[in-house]
Amino acid sequence: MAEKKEPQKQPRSFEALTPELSQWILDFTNANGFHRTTPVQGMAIPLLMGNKDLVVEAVTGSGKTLSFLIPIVERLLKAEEPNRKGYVRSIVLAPTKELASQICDVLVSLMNFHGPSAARLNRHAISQFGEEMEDDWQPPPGPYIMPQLLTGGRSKLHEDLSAFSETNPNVLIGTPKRLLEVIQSSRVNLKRHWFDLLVLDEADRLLDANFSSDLHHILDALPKERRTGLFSASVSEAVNELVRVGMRYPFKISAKVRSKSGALDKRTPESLRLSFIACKPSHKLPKLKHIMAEQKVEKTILYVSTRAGVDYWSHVLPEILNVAVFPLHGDHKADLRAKNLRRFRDSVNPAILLTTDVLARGIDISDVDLVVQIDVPSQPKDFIHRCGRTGRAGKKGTAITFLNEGSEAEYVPFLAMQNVTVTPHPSIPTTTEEDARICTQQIRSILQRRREMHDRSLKAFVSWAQAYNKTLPADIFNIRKIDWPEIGKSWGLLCWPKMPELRRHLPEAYTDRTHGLDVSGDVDLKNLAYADKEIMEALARGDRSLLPKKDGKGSLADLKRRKESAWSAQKDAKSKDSRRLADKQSKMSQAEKTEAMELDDLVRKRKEADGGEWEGFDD
Ligand SMILES: Nc1ncnc2c1ncn2[C@@H]1O[C@H](COP(=O)(O)OP(=O)(O)OP(=O)(O)O)[C@@H](O)[C@H]1O
Repeated sequence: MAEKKEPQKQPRSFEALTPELSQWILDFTNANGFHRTTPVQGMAIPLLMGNKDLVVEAVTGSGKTLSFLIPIVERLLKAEEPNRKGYVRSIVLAPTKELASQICDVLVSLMNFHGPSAARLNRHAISQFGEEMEDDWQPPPGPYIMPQLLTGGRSKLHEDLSAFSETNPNVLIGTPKRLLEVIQSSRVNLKRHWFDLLVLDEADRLLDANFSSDLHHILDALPKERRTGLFSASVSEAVNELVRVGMRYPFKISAKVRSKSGALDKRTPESLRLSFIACKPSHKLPKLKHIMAEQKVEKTILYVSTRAGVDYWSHVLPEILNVAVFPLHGDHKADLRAKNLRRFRDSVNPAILLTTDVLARGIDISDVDLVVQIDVPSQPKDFIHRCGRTGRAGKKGTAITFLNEGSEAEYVPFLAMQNVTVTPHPSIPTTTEEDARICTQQIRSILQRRREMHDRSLKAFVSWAQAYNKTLPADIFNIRKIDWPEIGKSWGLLCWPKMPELRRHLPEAYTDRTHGLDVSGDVDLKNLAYADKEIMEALARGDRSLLPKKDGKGSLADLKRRKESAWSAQKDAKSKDSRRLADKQSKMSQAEKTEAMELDDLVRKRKEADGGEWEGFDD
């Protein structure tokens, strides 16, 4: 009898991976049109499934997320008792809320192809929408994956802890701080033999000083016997830190791209064109406007250096560039961040996401066709991450970096030394001095409508100058070589702010607040009114206390916060209590704090069960 031939498997297909993937995963990849594995997936999935620790460096948009999610779920579903109550099997850490939430979304979409997990996830989703559920619902038998997303700001710690107890997650995905708070609870078990895999996405970012304390505590809480995977497009810089995460002999995968010389050294995908435009500062926006119109750009991510810059330009750019602008930065509340990101993703008209390095990494929006850097990132390695928000998964994309003509052009050879090739933009639009003057005038007319805008311009300008001076390589971005009047005009300033950098580098600005700005004589700053009536009334009484200060207390944001919270006597009393509590909590250890939160949660639940009238004990 002739031997029955196995159907030939396409090389580089998900079907051809060893060990073989479960059929439901293949259904997922097929349904998404992923006919071949990306190079990083082809290497990382088998290794991670085969018990290896991995350090993976692969260009942006090359499918790293599935390279760790597929092994996580395959390993877990085949484990002994994957759903023991309270036992966490895998953790994925990401540096930002947006990235953690995106990873969780990818995991949920993957698990929708796995019957027992999909049934539970759907039921959980329905219960969250508060819809009625049948009483006799029985979950389908068999092991399942239940993820929990843990990021600060979305929900309170006690809510996350309740959700942990209710949903019995076995995979946690989160940002370090909130994740640490949750795993310190006695409800969470991270025991040896049960805990399986830790993944640090954007590992080099997680290993830098900002996260060091939380990461250290998380690693301490995890058993040493586990698998660990580090993933990033720039992880090689963090190799010295590996011992810190308990990896001694990890496999290193580097999925780079061949450059023109034939060497495998390119750190950006082939589909991504990196270009720069060095021009006078006041010509940047007119040039950008031309490019966006000419190339019929639909979705742009635009990076500036500071949060105050995002606040300022988000009011100016819609009128200058005629597109919707969605601002997002680290001072925004979690729900506003999520809302603006969603509005940008869903936008069917041309739109700009205006942001800082908080969104430099990991975010995957497939139809972003342009990335623009008006200011360069403070961390050189974030350059490739920012650019990599476009040109993903083989789609074409362009990233343009604007530099001020002069010494800043040295940034290009500086990047080349790190194997990042940036070439002059192929079709730089010609813009005249008149175009630049009209643009400045347009910005100024926006500032003259409300004094708040003028205040914002000064605050943002000061923060920009400080970031320029303190966070960029000084031999390239040299504050002494700045053409201040040109920069001032490019910002549409109506006058100079008072700041030490100007005192040193443009002393005339201290005696003449409009020196070199060419502000027309009919600008009357003294009588420029605030749109906020309360401020105007206070000023009329001679009370200047409501005037926004440059930073912190009294700043525009602070002013808004204060106005939102009208202090009644009752609130005042409550706030005293909460201050006392906060004081007390600040003296507690993290574990004590978590226990206290759990107790609060218990008390709250009892109160709810008793119709909110329950008198418990005071803490
Ligand atoms: N095998 C595949 N074939 C085609 N597209 C894929 C494949 N795997 C993943 N993708 C798609 O590629 C895009 C980028 O994937 P992902 O976000 O995982 O990239 P990344 O390497 O993590 O990028 P970054 O370094 O920017 O975080 C996603 O939209 C994903 O759906």
